[in-house]
Amino acid sequence: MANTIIMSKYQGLGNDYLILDPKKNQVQLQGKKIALLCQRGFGLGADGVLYGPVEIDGKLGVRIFNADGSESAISGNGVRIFAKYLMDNGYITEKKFDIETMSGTIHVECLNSRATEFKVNMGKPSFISSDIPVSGEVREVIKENFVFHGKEYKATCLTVGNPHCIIFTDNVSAEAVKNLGPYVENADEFPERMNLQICRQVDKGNLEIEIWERGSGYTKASGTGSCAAAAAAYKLGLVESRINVNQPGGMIQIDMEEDGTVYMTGTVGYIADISVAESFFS
Ligand SMILES: N[C@H](CCC[C@H](N)C(=O)O)C(=O)O
Repeated sequence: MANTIIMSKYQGLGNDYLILDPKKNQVQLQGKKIALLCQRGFGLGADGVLYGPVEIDGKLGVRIFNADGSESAISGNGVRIFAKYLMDNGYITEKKFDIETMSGTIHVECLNSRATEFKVNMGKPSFISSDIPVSGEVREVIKENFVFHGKEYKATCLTVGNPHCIIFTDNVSAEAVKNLGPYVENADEFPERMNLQICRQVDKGNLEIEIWERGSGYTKASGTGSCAAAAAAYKLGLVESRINVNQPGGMIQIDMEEDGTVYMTGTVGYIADISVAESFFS
């Protein structure tokens, strides 16, 4: 068979990523080829691509790409998946280690012997408009009025290394987020586009979300989306410091620390190694 490229496929609560490891394959990734790889019909089907291990600031890191080929500085499911990939492939033998991302250093801890559950320090969120970014004067974007697709919404926006818009509503459904998502993702107020979570508070320890991802659209789970929804609910005094974020693909546990640090705990799974046609990389 002609020279083929081996990629791995993993998922975090059904948010699935392909991994291209430059140490195993001498190929370069290009945006439009990433989009093709992520298509179900013409490609392999995935919510994104992880490219690594690569050096970031001289240390072991990963570059994260969405299904449309755009790059994201961080992905919560993506860093848990990559942590498992590193352990599965012998790059890492410790249980606690760091992964560099374009959003900074992520501290990861493997919680079980099969390396299928990880606790991740996702850093401190910021609600400041200029950090997220959201256009307009510098302010915290808390329950602010926005008009999306001609309708008024109250939204709380924040960054957890990538931008998130949280809309609290009782109508949390896949249909609702698919109808609203593209308008929020591409709204003029969001110069770097936006991830959307619509969110219902179930009780002081549980949220329910549906997700529309910047660059990937509807997904079954989002690690950064879970962090963002929990941090917004906590900021608004709706929940206690340990929050189970329930979403179509499963549950991600968030712990809010006194100093503002957000910890995310969730599972990941290995799906397959795949022999991929070289044409995807030429
Ligand atoms: N689409 C997101 C990145 C991946 C988010 C999600 N898959 C996660 O697990 O955090 C963005 O462009 O900011």
